[in-house]
Amino acid sequence: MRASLIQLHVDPAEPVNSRHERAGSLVRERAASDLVVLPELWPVGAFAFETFADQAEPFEGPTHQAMSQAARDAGVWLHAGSFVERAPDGTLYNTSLVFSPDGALAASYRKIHRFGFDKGEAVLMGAGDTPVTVPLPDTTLGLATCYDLRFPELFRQLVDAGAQTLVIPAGWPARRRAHWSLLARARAVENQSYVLACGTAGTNGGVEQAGHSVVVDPWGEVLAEAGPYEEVLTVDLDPAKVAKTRADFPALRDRVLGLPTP
Ligand SMILES: O=C(O)CCC(=O)C(=O)O
Repeated sequence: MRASLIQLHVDPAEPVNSRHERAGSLVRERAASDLVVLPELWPVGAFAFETFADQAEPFEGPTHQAMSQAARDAGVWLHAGSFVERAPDGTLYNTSLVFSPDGALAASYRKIHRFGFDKGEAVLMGAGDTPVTVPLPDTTLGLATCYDLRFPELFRQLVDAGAQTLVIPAGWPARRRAHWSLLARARAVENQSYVLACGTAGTNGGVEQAGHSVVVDPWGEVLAEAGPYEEVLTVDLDPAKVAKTRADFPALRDRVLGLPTP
């Protein structure tokens, strides 16, 4: 199974429709891949908080339409990263979309852990409340977004629901790049799963982005890692490696659940 991560350069000066066209072209260029992944909030900029309300889209808005078309044109499974969704009740969400190769929506996921403590996304957006897995022909995806990476219990729930490949679009800041790289590997090792962690390049909202998108295998080996600039990583994954790792080193089987509180 061939996966491509598109580490897009997100520049607030670039009009959103140009970003849609550019991202769509990059997806179309990856027609030889089975799965293509885009980062978090690339149509807006993960830290461009002041634009969230203006740039919010209905669920089936321009990002949904452009990415459905791109998935269909390329004939790939497309994790289209996330956009700012305005729900019918007016609440904003950080919403990811996954399309099948015929352009149909396969799944959507509203980011559960909002970043910013008492600022930014944490106050501007509503929280999702539903973990999401997506069965593909060769693997099952578990969806998470950026700050979610810090919460291992979410990933355990995804694994319990059958996830084998954890897909994490992000707009992770350069200042905490070491955490990004460490946590991506940790989630792969502890969950014996592939991790596809796709960030952005550039600076938005005054926050320099880490880039350094990474693909990690179920044994924790880094298969590919991007630099800080726009870049596409393409990696061949062996879906059977997840079951093999879990069988050869069955740590997940040894979990002890329901211990009493100390
Ligand atoms: O956890 C972090 O350090 C970064 C998280 C973040 O930037 C986000 O979720 O948008």
